[in-house]
Amino acid sequence: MRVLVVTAVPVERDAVTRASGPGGDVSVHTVPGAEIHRAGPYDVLAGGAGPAAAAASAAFALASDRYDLVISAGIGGGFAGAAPVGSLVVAGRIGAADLGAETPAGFVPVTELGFGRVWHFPPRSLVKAAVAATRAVTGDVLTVSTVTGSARRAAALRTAHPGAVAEAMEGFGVAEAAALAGVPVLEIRAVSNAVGPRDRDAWRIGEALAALTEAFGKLTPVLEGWIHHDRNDS
Ligand SMILES: O=C(O)c1cccc(C(=O)CC[C@H]2O[C@@H](n3cnc4c(=O)[nH]cnc43)[C@H](O)[C@@H]2O)c1
Repeated sequence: MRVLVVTAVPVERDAVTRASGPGGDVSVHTVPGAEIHRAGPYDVLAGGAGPAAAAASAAFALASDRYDLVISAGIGGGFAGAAPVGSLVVAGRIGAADLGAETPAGFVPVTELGFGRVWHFPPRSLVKAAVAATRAVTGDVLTVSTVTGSARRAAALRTAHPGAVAEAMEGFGVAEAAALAGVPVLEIRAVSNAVGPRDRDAWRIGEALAALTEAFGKLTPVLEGWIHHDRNDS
């Protein structure tokens, strides 16, 4: 099995490759547009922050090799009451939070304007297996271009997307590239901060990165099983 994991930054990439264990070999391969760190079944790429960088780097990597699955992974913000700091989230749906138009009647997603898409759907059987293995929270994970920094914006996002449990900045971009390549997608976020008023001192990035490493360690056999036995059940 080969799994492409796309993170935003190198510390997230290294948190994933560490899942192979302290003695686990990591080899570095350069392909056009991407530096890939290979550890066990994972080809991990720090593709940059935001949906555009994530989509571009994922597309380059997907064009360079054959993959069974693509995962957007990293830290993220959790919505109050749904995903506390320190928890892990597996996306049931991956959504573009603000891809649409502002109208006198409020925000209208591009799909209601007659084009594009705003949701990607990871395979349900894979989400179920990943949640069971990691004891993660599941729900909608929103992709935003601006980290939410106020209670008002957090409430507006929750109103527009009642199923949202977390936000991050890359999932939708990775999912667009995966869809074009015809490869299933998953998004996994370790919650480093609450979505809401900006309080940088309260971010728990180290703990979230440790949770990401632990999660990938638990996921390896689950992904193997899904790819080899269950992928046609979703
Ligand atoms: O404000 C800062 O000082 C600061 C320092 C380090 C990183 C940041 C980020 O904004 C990182 C964004 C990065 O991490 C993901 N992420 C984490 N929490 C959130 C969030 O609440 N909302 C959106 N994205 C988040 C995201 O995927 C980026 O890759 C800030």
